[in-house]
Amino acid sequence: MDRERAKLSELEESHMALTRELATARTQELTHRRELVDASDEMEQMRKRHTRELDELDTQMRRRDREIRELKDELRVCQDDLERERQTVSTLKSTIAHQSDAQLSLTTQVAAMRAQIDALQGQLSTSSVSNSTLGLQLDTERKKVAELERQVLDAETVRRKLHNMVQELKGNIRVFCRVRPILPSDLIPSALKLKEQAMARIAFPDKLDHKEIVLNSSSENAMGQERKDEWAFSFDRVFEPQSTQMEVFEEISQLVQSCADGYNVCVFAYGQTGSGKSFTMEGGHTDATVGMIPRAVQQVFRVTEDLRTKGWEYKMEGQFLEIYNETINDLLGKGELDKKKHEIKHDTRTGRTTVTDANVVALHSSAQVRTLLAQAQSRRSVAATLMNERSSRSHSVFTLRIRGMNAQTGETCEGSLNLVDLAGSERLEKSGAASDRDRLRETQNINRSLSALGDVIAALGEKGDGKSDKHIPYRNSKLTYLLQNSLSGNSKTLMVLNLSPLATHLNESLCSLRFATKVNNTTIGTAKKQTKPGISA
Ligand SMILES: Nc1ncnc2c1ncn2[C@@H]1O[C@H](COP(=O)(O)OP(=O)(O)OP(=O)(O)O)[C@@H](O)[C@H]1O
Repeated sequence: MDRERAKLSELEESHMALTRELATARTQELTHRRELVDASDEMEQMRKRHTRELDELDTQMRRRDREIRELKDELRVCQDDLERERQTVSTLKSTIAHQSDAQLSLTTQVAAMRAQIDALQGQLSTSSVSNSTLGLQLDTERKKVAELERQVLDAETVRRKLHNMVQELKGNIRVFCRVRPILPSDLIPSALKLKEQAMARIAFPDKLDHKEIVLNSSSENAMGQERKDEWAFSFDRVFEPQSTQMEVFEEISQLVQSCADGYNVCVFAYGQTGSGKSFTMEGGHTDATVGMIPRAVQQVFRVTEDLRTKGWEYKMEGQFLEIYNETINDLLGKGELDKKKHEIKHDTRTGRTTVTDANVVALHSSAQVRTLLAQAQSRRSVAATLMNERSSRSHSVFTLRIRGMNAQTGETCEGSLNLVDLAGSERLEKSGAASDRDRLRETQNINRSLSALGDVIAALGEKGDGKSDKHIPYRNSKLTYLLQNSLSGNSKTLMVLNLSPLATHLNESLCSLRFATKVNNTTIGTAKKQTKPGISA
């Protein structure tokens, strides 16, 4: 039992020990638990802190990433810049290389130029020595130029004299004969004639100088025998029907030059009605058909323009008159024709002719003259009646006065160009005028003035042949009185005889040819001509 007791006390002791140990363990456990709780709190706090730190780190990381990206971008830009700069540098390097080459060559050039300057300075000093010599030469050359200019002016004066001499040798009165072509209106059905029958037999044998015209006719006499007639005439120039206005003007243009040189020139168109006088003088509206008046005016303007370079200045004025039934009308005027009284006045001192109350128009261009001519033409056609084609029954006188001054030589000159379209020259019976008093008066006036013109020219011819006291009957007609100053002295006269090609006009043509021959055999002044008279076979 004791052992039991001992064992129990032992057990109790061990139990007590165990209880104590348990209590200690429990205390330890509590401590440990407390420590555990503390530790888990601490851990929780640490975890939170770590989480916060992680967030911060994450934010920092993202910022760093952005910064890195930005830095990378910057780096790229910098790299691009760098690349560009590198290229610029290489370009600059090559430019520098070129520049240094250029500099090198410039330096070489500068050196060469310096050498040239040195050489030039040497030459300059030599030149300055010869400069004064050249100055002297220049003075001599200038004197030569002045002398040559004076010679040109002298040559112009000589040319004028020679031109005038040539014109005088050709004769101061010249006669041209022009046969117009046959027209469709000449072959009207009522005439029932073929062209060959309608045409007069006219031949032009002188194919070289074109100076002859021969008319032929054949008829039966009372005995039934055939009679052949031939009439030959010779003039300064004969124009065949196919001749152009230009060909006719070529012959006249010399006289236009004379007018600019200060001479009085008269060109008459003579012939029966319808023979082509107006066509010759005024012409048509095309360049090819334009007549002598517009061509002459154009040439006067051209010649005066050319002479401007030789120191001449010209003033030109024009007048256009009509003489109808011995009454003067102003074709450039405004009032009704045949109403105003115009008087002819001659200034013996200046040799100028004026017509009272007649318009004298300053001329500036050939276009202006064309307008004036058209104006005159329309005035005449207004005055014409059905019974009376006025332009055929009146003389028209276009006068262009030209005054020239040469400031360099002090010379002056004054000339006139009269272009006269004469009234139809047909005789009384042909015009059918005998039964009509007005027509009769017209025809008598025309015939009187035309024969007065013939008489004046013949008298001038006689005077030229030595009869210095010969009276010239200028006053016998208005036409000759008006043209007095342009027909005498050193004037030049051209008569263009217009002929119809028609057989029915043969007698009229013969009359015209005889009148023209009378004029052609006349000489004025010193000029002499050789002409053959018309031969009646
Ligand atoms: N060389 C020519 N070439 C072509 N046609 C011409 C020529 N000559 C004259 N004619 C024509 O003949 C006709 C008569 O001519 P123009 O009127 O010139 O004659 P004229 O003699 O002036 O007559 P008038 O005395 O009636 O005025 C006109 O139709 C004209 O165009």
